[in-house]
Amino acid sequence: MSTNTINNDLVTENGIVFPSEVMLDLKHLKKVYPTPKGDYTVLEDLNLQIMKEEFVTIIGHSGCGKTTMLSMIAGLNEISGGNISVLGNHIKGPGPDRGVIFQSPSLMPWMTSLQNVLLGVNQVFPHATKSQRNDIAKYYLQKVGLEDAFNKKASELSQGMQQRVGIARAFAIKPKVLLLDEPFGMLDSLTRGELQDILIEIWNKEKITAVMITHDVDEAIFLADRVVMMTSGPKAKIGDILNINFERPRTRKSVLEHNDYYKYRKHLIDFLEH
Ligand SMILES: Nc1ncnc2c1ncn2[C@@H]1O[C@H](COP(=O)(O)OP(=O)(O)OP(=O)(O)O)[C@@H](O)[C@H]1O
Repeated sequence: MSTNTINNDLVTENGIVFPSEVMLDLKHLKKVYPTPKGDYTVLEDLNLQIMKEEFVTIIGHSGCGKTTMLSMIAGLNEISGGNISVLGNHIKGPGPDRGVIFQSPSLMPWMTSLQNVLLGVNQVFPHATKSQRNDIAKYYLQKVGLEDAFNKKASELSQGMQQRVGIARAFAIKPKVLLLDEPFGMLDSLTRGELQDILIEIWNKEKITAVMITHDVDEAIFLADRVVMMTSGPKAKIGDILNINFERPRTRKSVLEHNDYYKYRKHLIDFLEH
């Protein structure tokens, strides 16, 4: 599972090349929450670099601080120490360079799918014409398989369909980094599989950097170029990183039949059990 560096590019065992550019840089990151019993240090001296176009999944025990880290990257949670930069620029709050998909898509229930996606598009592309903005929103809704549901109210959509709108909404603002916090956690396994395929298909096409929290070891392996393991809190940091050297595009069958699959799985489960 070694990697080499050629001209500063990261080359995995299978010859997959990542551009040398660091998209996301977390340096000595620290988070302290004040609590009635005193300060609680969730993260301390957490260091992580994520390269442009990489898909990274994050696993770790419940409560270790995964959401805290992701929400800090999103600019939605104050940084207590250290810093986070996107393409070398320190983040100071939320911005259109980072799109977020939460476990629950929190759509405006009275608005249609199209109107929900347009909310973000209108903010990020204020100078585009109305028809251009509509085209962008419709393009991504089609990509997630909702071409027949543009005008359906969010409240009339199933949970899986609502999450499809959430995915379309996040991609439609054309972020540099996509942050996903257990986006499929509430879905049944069939819908989950369908949405993983949709996510990876759009990600493959758009080539954006993705960071996704999951509790599902198989999902973590199937989607990722690297699986990042966080230690248990308090004072959690990065405990280990596993390179997933499967070629892309991947199918579930090809991944399951790969010789390395059970080796990867064992590595992650051993980490979580110790
Ligand atoms: N606003 C807050 N104030 C105080 N403590 C908090 C706050 N938010 C989170 N915590 C605590 O920080 C720790 C990390 O929480 P966080 O939600 O980041 O963990 P997580 O790894 O994402 O958990 P899970 O896997 O269960 O979603 C937990 O102990 C949590 O109780």
